[in-house]
This record gives sequence, structure tokens and C-alpha cells, in this order.
Amino acid sequence: MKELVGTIVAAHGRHYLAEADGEKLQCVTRGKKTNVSVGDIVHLKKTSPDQAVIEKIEERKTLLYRSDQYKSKLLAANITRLFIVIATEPSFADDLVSRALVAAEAAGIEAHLILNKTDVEELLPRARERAALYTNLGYPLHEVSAKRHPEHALATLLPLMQGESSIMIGQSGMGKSSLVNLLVPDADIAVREISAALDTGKHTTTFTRLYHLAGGGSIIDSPGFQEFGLYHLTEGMLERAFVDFRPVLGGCKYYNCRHLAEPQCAVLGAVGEGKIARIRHQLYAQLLHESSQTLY
Ligand SMILES: Nc1nc2c(ncn2[C@@H]2O[C@H](COP(=O)(O)OP(=O)(O)OP(=O)(O)O)[C@@H](O)[C@H]2O)c(=O)[nH]1
Ligand SMILES: [Zn+2]
Repeated sequence: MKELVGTIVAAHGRHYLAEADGEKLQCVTRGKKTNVSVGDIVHLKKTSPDQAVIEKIEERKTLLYRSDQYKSKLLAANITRLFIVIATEPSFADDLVSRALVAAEAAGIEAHLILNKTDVEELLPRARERAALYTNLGYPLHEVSAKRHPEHALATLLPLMQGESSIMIGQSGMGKSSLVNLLVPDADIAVREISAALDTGKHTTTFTRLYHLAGGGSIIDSPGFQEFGLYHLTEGMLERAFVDFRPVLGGCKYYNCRHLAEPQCAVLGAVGEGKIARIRHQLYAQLLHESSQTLY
């Protein structure tokens, strides 16, 4: 049969759904390979009218992933933008936001923050104050209220996503689903279609999926997660993935400085002067520790 080229639009365990020539095909990999990601461009060989085998993954422009001590988990391939959803309530974790930013920098993906639930006015000043840690680093912040001002939210976000391949991530409860439903009016139908095709049963929200946006572009919605391990990043990748470190890199006394306790370290100097936030440096130290713990 002829070879098809398609895009992976959903992944659930080792089951994948690809879109090729406007059709959806259930796909499997050859052997035990699990290195396929939503967003991957794949070469397929049809095995039945709605099934195929993934023969080849095209070289990725970008790859966003997280990892723990034992293995890495691919989040999205070929994306150009990452949107991190935070909210006035529940309170968001700086640790997760910074980790996602570091992952984006390491993968060469442009990162944006979305502050949702601006209608919760009494908590807005505090949320803005906390978000300033990131806007001061140069990351754009877009304020919206998916519930109270949906048209405004759409008018703010859609232009940022049109023509781009994006992923939206966030802790549970930030309102990511509400935003996806605004951006993709038929998301519910698509999810039901996908979960039927992947046979995911009741676990309809536990898989990553790609939606097409009106006017071009796509958005990947991934399940909320509580941890964002970055064990796969090497020391050299780490220091460069902290945008706030970049201006002083190369200024340390020792060329192989790890910026932890070395004398005349330019990074520690900048922390002392308040030019680098202490909580960012603490995360850096934690990530450095994690990167030395990998077992794969
Ligand atoms: N006040 C207010 N509540 C909102 C807004 N957007 C979403 N919510 C509420 O926040 C809660 C969480 O919203 P979801 O869209 O389910 O959030 P989620 O981030 O996808 O959460 P998970 O499904 O747990 O991953 C729901 O009760 C929403 O109704 C908003 O703009 N303002
Ligand atoms: Zn140093």
C-alpha cells in the first residue's frame, strides 16, 4: 500500500492517532518503540482502512519533554510556542512555572504566560506581583478571564496562536480546559471522537491531543500535571536555559564553574546584588542535582 505522511494528533500510552489526508488513523509503532509524540510528522503504512503502522518519524524542529529519574516523557513535537496558564486562584506553583520555562528555553520554544481568572479581583494584585518574576525576565503575560470575558480572552489569545504550533500547559484548576474550549469550539466532539478511536474508555482527559485552530495554526492540550521533572537537561543546557543567567555567563573565575559555591562566581554575584532572583537560583541548584541523578 502507498505510504502516507500524517501528523500525530493524540497519544494515549502506546496508542496514537494520526491525521493523514483528512482521515484519522489508529497507529502503532513497530516493536516496543514509544518515542512518538503528539505533533510528530510521521510516515505511515496502512494496515486496514483506519489503522496504520508508524514507519518513520520526521526530524523534529523542536521537542518539549519532561523526565524523571527513570525515563523521559515526550510532551509535544514541532511546537513553536508554549503557553503556561496560571490564575488568581488556586495559587500557582512558581516551581512548575519556572521548570516549564526552562524546558521551553532548552528546546528553543518561545514561552508565554496566561493569567486567567482576572475577574477574581481581590486576588489579582497578588497574582500580578507574583507573575512579575517572569515578566521581568521578558516573558509576555496575557491577562484574561475565560468565564467573565470570553470574547476578550479569545481576541487576546487567538492572534498569538494563529499560524503557530502551540501547547498549553497548566496545573489543575487554572482554567486551561475553559480556555481550550473557547479556542476550539468543537473540542468536546473532537475529544469524544479521539477517545473512541483510541479506546481510552472513561479516561478521556488523560491524553494529549492536538486541535486545529480557526484561521490556521494548532494547539496541543496536555493533561494537567503536578510535576515537571527535567532530569534530562545537562549542566551546560541548564545554565543557558535560565535567561536571567545569560548576561553574566562567562564572567565566573573558573571556566567550569557550576554556580553553586565557587569563589568569584558571576551568577552568585548577581544573586547577591538582587539581579537574579534567589528562588530562580534555588531552582537551578535543584535541577543541577536532578540532572546528576538520571538512571538512563
Ligand atoms: N472565576 C473564574 N473561574 C474560572 C475561570 N475560568 C475557569 N474557571 C473555573 O475554574 C475551574 C477550573 O477550570 P477548568 O477549565 O476545568 O480548569 P483546568 O485547568 O482545565 O483544570 P483540570 O481540568 O483540573 O486540569 C472551573 O470551576 C472553572 O469554571 C475564570 O476566568 N474565572
Ligand atoms: Zn559561576
